[in-house]
Amino acid sequence: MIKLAPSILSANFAALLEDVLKAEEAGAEYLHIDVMDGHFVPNLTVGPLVVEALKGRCRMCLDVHLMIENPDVFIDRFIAAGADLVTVHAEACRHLHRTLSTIKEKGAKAGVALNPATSPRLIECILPMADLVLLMTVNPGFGGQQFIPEVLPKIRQVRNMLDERGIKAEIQVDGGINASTAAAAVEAGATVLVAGSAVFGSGDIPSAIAQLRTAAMRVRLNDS
Ligand SMILES: O=C(CO)[C@@H](O)[C@H](O)COP(=O)(O)O
Ligand SMILES: [Co+2]
Repeated sequence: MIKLAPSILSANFAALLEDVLKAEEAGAEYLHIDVMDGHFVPNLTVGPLVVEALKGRCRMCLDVHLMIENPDVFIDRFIAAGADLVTVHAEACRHLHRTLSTIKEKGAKAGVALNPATSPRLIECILPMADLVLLMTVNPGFGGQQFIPEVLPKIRQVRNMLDERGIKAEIQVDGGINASTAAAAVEAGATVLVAGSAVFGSGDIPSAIAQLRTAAMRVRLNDS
């Protein structure tokens, strides 16, 4: 089953809960919250206060994507605020094993993210402890960018690495995902689709979610 993770980066922040509940009613399983610090990526977004404001208001998995330097400093605060899943960038962690262990010890699921130019070899040793591998399909920092097709072989590579080791981690793809690009990502092995502009920027959240679901399911049906 493919899971959908609308990113609030493209939501209407003046009516955030309304947008979020529309996505939930339309069947989204995760709510993707992009945290940017102006250092790891050239943009600034939200912090734990927004996670806290949404906790208990929706049933979706609160999926926090940390695009920040030194994520260790903030992990506690995001989990205390209600994050169910915390994803850190391998590029931002000096001691990735320690960081993922901390996330799990504090009671959240642990995700590890890779930029388009980063090799999956960097995370080979810690794959058994990852609940999710996030493969960026744009360079992180902004919504509304174009999907980078060169990442597709990397999705396949991570799919094989997980399958060969019998690891059940999800593969999340993030950036430029819409009803046209979703199929290729799912075909390559992605199981969780992040979509910001294609959902919250669409003007019709339920129909955008339905279109993504149809695109993803078509691949799965063709497979079986
Ligand atoms: O992490 C990021 C961007 O750095 C994403 O989660 C974006 O929010 C996805 O936006 P779209 O590409 O779907 O518009
Ligand atoms: Co993201």
